[in-house]
Amino acid sequence: MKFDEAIAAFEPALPLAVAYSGGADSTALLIACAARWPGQVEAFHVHHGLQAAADGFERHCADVCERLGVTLKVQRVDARHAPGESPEDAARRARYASLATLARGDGTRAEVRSIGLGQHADDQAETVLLALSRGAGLAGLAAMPEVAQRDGLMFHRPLLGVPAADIRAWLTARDVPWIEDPSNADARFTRNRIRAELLPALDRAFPQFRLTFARSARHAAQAHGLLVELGQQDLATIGTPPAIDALRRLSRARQANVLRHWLLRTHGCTPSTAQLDELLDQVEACTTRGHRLHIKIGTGFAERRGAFLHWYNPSPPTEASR
Ligand SMILES: Nc1ncnc2c1ncn2[C@@H]1O[C@H](COP(=O)(O)OP(=O)(O)OP(=O)(O)O)[C@@H](O)[C@H]1O
Repeated sequence: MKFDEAIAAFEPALPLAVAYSGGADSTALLIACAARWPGQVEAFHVHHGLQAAADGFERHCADVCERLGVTLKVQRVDARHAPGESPEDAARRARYASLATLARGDGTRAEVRSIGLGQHADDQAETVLLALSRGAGLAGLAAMPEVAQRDGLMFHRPLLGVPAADIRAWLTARDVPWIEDPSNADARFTRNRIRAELLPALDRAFPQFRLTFARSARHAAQAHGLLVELGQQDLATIGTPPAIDALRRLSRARQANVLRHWLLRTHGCTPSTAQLDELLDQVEACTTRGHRLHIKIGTGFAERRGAFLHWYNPSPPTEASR
């Protein structure tokens, strides 16, 4: 899809804010949206205390917004990562929370109803490859949705079908500068190695890979939606906390699905594949009244209490330790 077609097809609820990092993609999105809906678009910039260069990024964004006649709102975040969380995940979590805060407004302006993010077709293909490299299940292979509701806001990725090179070409034809984030070249990050080494090879071997990977991601998203529905139905049948007898009547694959669903939705816990396998083995072996079950799952433990399976975290993280 071409950049102009993607913008023409974008129909967000207004007012809109573009999540503006200063990078090429969000710069192009901001310029195009501000031109399409004059006076109804603002820019939100999240200042990550993580990089020494962050002050410079903020100044750059302020200069460009002044030139474009767009209001810029900035929020500073201190995105320290929790134990077991990657710095990038922590930064992303803090970024979404801070975009939602900015969107709630200061009471003097209309609240923003939608947020536009700059991810494109190359980002989507990288996300699929990243998920594969980690052995992810359907939730990960589903990659990024085009539209998602979060914190009462609609988050849109209108450029998800546009190749990165087309966005650069569109932007280069205009006289607006952008920032090249130096961390994007850091080969310690798997995503950067995927971008630098795999995408050029894929371009040569399968020139259509952006389109086909995106299609696979949509299939995965649809299938994942079905697994979530099945998990909800099965959890309603076996109850919360799960009754072990009722759980054992399901097939092993459905047991795995409903346990994953229960742990995530009720406890915010994601078990590893090995932990879940072990739990399923234990549930299968749980045929006598006295069978003890107590194993580590995610940040806590699953254990048998009478007829039921429980999960508990002996020391839940406090806000201060996050
Ligand atoms: N500091 C930030 N402030 C506001 N929005 C951001 C920030 N960082 C990223 N975003 C939003 O999230 C999207 C994806 O982030 P990512 O880190 O992949 O992009 P980037 O390389 O920093 O910037 P761009 O995508 O604009 O080239 C960006 O396109 C932008 O919409």
